[in-house]
Amino acid sequence: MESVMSVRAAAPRVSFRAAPSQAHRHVPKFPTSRCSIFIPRAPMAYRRGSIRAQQSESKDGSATLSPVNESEGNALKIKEWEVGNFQDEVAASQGIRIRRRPPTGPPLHYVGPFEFRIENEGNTPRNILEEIIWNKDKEVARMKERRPVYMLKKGLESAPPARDFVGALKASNLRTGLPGLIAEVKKASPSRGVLRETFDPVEIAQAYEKGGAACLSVLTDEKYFQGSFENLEAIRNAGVKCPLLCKEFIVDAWQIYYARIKGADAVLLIAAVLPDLDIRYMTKICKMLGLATLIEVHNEREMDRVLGIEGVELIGINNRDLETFEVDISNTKKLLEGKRGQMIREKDIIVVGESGLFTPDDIAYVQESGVRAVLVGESIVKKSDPAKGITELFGKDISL
Ligand SMILES: O=P(O)(O)OC[C@@H](O)[C@@H](O)c1c[nH]c2ccccc12
Repeated sequence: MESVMSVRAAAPRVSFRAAPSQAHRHVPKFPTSRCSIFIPRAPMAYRRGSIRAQQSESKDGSATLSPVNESEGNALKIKEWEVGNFQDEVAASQGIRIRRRPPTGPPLHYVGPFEFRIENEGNTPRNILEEIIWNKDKEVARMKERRPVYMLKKGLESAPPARDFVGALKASNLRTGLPGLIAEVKKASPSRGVLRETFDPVEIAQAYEKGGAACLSVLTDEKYFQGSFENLEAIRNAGVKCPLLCKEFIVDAWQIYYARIKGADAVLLIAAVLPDLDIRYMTKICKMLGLATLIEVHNEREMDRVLGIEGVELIGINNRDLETFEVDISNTKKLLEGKRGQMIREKDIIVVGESGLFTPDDIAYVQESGVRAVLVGESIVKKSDPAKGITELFGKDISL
């Protein structure tokens, strides 16, 4: 009940009146009476992924995945949806500030004989992460139209086999006594601009491998990071042996299938964007496809949410706040202190320290905090020889 009330309170304010004829449509100049409208929208996982995927899964008999109904908690979420809760409301109840798409359409709507004028803060993203997500949502909708999931599933058969991402990190950590390195193939970012002018993704990937990286991360977002799925595919096809993380803003299970057929061995799921149910569902899809999931958190709340999810193997602590771009490597330490660190050790979860690592001291600092892996882009991709960049970053040659 409470959730329904809050949804109504959060609904945009609209005014309505009889619409003028088509030829005379205009914005009313006089104040009009107002009422709240309530447009139920299903959570993303149901609307665009879970339920449909679940149905098609059973239709073609290729899998028996039924993630949505598996627990009471999930049933409750479905109930919330049935009584008209919004995706964003479910997310907000988990502390997620990112809205999956603009809350309203254009300010004027014509529905039958009525003209609706929506009065709220409108469709401006609140921060860069929200902007990226809104763009991604539209981009994925377009890509999905061209290649629906059943087509991607056919492509799975000819995809290169998935390799053991987590195993490679553990092995490297054991071999060197230092955190396993996920080296990032990153041309640019919204916060730092272009990092490397002449950018040959395959050459960089090969240099990283030579320099002792355990795994690679390949940015595939084009608009904000100048990455691409072609880069991922090219690196995989060039015979690089390091397992590959597809570094993408995943908002739809479709992207996971796409990453897999392009040669990914792991994908990133961002807890600041995805509610628990999406993370659970997407993790299951990944397991089914043989992919590892790196679940990224930035604060205590996100860490606690992720620690409450069964079967999590790999958690990334981002030292960069994706909403403000602030970088602080003490974030890794903060999130690994006390009970959280203890739980992580008990569950044998590998933690990856992400972003803002430049020196051997930085590596030592996050290692002492409890990470067994690090994800590094800027400091090594900027070097003319990225292999040497790795040696400088660790203060020793980790390829030996
Ligand atoms: O270049 P840096 O500061 O070493 O950071 C690498 C990586 O952690 C960063 O690119 C990253 C972490 N999480 C992300 C999510 C989306 C895009 C990028 C990222």
